[in-house]
Amino acid sequence: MKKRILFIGIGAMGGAVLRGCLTSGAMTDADVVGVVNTKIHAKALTEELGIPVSAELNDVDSADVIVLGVKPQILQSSVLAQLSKVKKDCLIISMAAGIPLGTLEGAVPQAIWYRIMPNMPAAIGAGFVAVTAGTKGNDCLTAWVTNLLNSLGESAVVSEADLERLGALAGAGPGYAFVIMDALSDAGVRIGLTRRLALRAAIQTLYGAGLMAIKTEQHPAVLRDKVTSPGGTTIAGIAAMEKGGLRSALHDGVVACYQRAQELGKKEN
Ligand SMILES: NC(=O)C1=CN([C@@H]2O[C@H](COP(=O)(O)OP(=O)(O)OC[C@H]3O[C@@H](n4cnc5c(N)ncnc54)[C@H](OP(=O)(O)O)[C@@H]3O)[C@@H](O)[C@H]2O)C=CC1
Ligand SMILES: O=C(O)[C@@H]1CCC=N1
Repeated sequence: MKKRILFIGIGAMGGAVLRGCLTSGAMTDADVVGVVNTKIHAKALTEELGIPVSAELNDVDSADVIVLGVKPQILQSSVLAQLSKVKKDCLIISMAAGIPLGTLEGAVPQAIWYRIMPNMPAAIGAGFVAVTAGTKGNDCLTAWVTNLLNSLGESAVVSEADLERLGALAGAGPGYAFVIMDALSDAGVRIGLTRRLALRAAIQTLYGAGLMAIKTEQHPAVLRDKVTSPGGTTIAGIAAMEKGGLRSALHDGVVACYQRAQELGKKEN
């Protein structure tokens, strides 16, 4: 019999995960259905994805697998309570930042819980997805979950503590990268480039640097050395950025993000 897979929350991240899974063919042997908050989005998703999407959460008891793509606050305040009727050993995969397996397993103990921490480039198959199993997870299910996620980019099976850490580095990381991209393009405009040219150059430069780090497998410090001529221009630029606290700002940002996820897991806020 076909597995019934229910996606609850199909926004920016849940939508990226669902689209990746649908286009990769990883769910061809399943009946996939979705639930979102608004009727208008449900209708648009039904038309776009060709699967039934509604704005009413019914029939959770018939799902074999549930993927949770709602915000942590919504998960805690309403969705978890509605999952009390899921069948025994239903596989539930949560992508919510900060909500620990202990809370999830406590709320719906009959389910088998997994947490994943994807990031936005999963939408184009270039994501980084951390996966961690709950107490009832097993190697077979972990392999099934990672296979499902393979179309989204690179995946890593990690401890729950590392999944939290990776949320602050890779989950939120595209946000940091987009700010850096935008700031570099602003700087280009400041020294006289057109916005269009500055933005194109900033985007392609960050893309090229990332691809180079992947393809050469060299440490970023080694690659940076190749750009910085002695007494040259790049080292003058890097020195000014370091004086402005570039590295310590990135450190503080990742730590603040990590701490915020821990706060979200403690209480409804
Ligand atoms: N965005 C990111 O880069 C990342 C996000 N995450 C995690 O992914 C989760 C989703 O985040 P994100 O995609 O950004 O959020 P979005 O706001 O983009 O999407 C949330 C989705 O939840 C739906 N929703 C809201 N309330 C309910 C409800 N009561 N029942 C069913 N569906 C509901 C919304 O419906 P509607 O579309 O109708 O509004 C929407 O589809 C979060 O837990 C976040 O921590 C993890 C890693 C990265
Ligand atoms: O900002 C957030 O809370 C989510 C989790 C990781 C990335 N976005």
